[in-house]
Amino acid sequence: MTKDIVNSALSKVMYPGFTKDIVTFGFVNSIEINGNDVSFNVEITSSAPEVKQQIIDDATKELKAVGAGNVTVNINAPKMPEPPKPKSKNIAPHIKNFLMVSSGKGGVGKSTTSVNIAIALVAQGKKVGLLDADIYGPNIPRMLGVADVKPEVSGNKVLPIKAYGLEMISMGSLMEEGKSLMWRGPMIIKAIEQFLSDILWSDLDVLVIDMPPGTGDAQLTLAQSVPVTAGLTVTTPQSVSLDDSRRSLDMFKKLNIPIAGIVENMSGFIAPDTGVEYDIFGKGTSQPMAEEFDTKIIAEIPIEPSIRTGGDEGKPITFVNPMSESSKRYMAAAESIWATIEEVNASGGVSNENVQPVTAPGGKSACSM
Ligand SMILES: Nc1ncnc2c1ncn2[C@@H]1O[C@H](COP(=O)(O)OP(=O)(O)OP(=O)(O)O)[C@@H](O)[C@H]1O
Repeated sequence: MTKDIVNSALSKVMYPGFTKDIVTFGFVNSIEINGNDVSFNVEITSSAPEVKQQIIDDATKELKAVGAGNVTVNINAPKMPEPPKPKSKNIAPHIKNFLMVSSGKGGVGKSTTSVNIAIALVAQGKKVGLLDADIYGPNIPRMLGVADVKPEVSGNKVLPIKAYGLEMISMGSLMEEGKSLMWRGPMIIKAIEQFLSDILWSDLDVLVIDMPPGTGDAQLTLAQSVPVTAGLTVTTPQSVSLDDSRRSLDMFKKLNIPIAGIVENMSGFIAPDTGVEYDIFGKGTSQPMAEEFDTKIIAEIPIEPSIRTGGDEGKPITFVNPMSESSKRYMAAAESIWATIEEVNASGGVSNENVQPVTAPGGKSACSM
């Protein structure tokens, strides 16, 4: 075996896709011969693995045909370019923190909780916004007593409605009364984005977001649009509700949202005349679930007639009766949520880069979760 024989054999190896061979291209160097064994380098410009493999196969075949023993082909190819990494996204950067209030199913008191936690945060000196993103059942305007108020428009932006010291916007305030919309995926995505970018929110300390029940497009869109600082799950003590709440907590985990805790609503009943607390649906049944998700129950809110009437009449209990037992529990929950938010920020804040949509090979868009 000589270098001439090797060169002549390799002259028959065409560079894949071309009519010129790898020797003529000047790609072959460092030929070493040991008896009949041959090794050499091939410098190529393509990073495609199939080009590399074809050169190895063809070169080995041609060298074996002229009597070579072991053939070692070292291909030096440029590295495949890394697909661009998605970046963390925030379409409302002037809002400092986002609290996602979520529940596995409807009717557990998610909107009631959002309203009272938001007001409790105002009472604690925070600048608070309340976004009613529950597009299917927007009832926050009624709970805040502003069901008849239409928001002002400034240029192509909408000013939030002011109530009880907070800023609020709801699909209910934007649509004609009594009208409903049939929501499809792309409409939900657009609505959530517009709630964040087309509403003139002030530089809020926190935007409390009352989500539609369940885990769907609205939740994913919100998590992709802004870095959600913390998630709060509202549940009732019955086990059917707990099963759904587990999904809600699991969603926070999947979306990389730090969990601020669980509000167990309709947890016991406080008799208005005696103040005695009765257990009705079971109290504290969400404790094992809290442990499972490494979080805690931050409030057990009893069934209290004034919570419902407060909601119906637009007079939230935390505002009109701040000394009631339920109001105190909402206040304690708000403090606990704020402590979580501060903790999250102290440890570097939240990035939503891992939940951004990525373009998978073949051009199909997929979530990177
Ligand atoms: N702790 C409570 N005591 C008494 N009534 C309550 C309590 N929590 C909620 N309610 C009442 O229960 C009803 C449902 O509450 P709410 O609208 O907050 O639930 P939701 O989970 O947001 O429902 P949806 O997802 O369907 O909008 C309301 O009439 C509300 O006033």
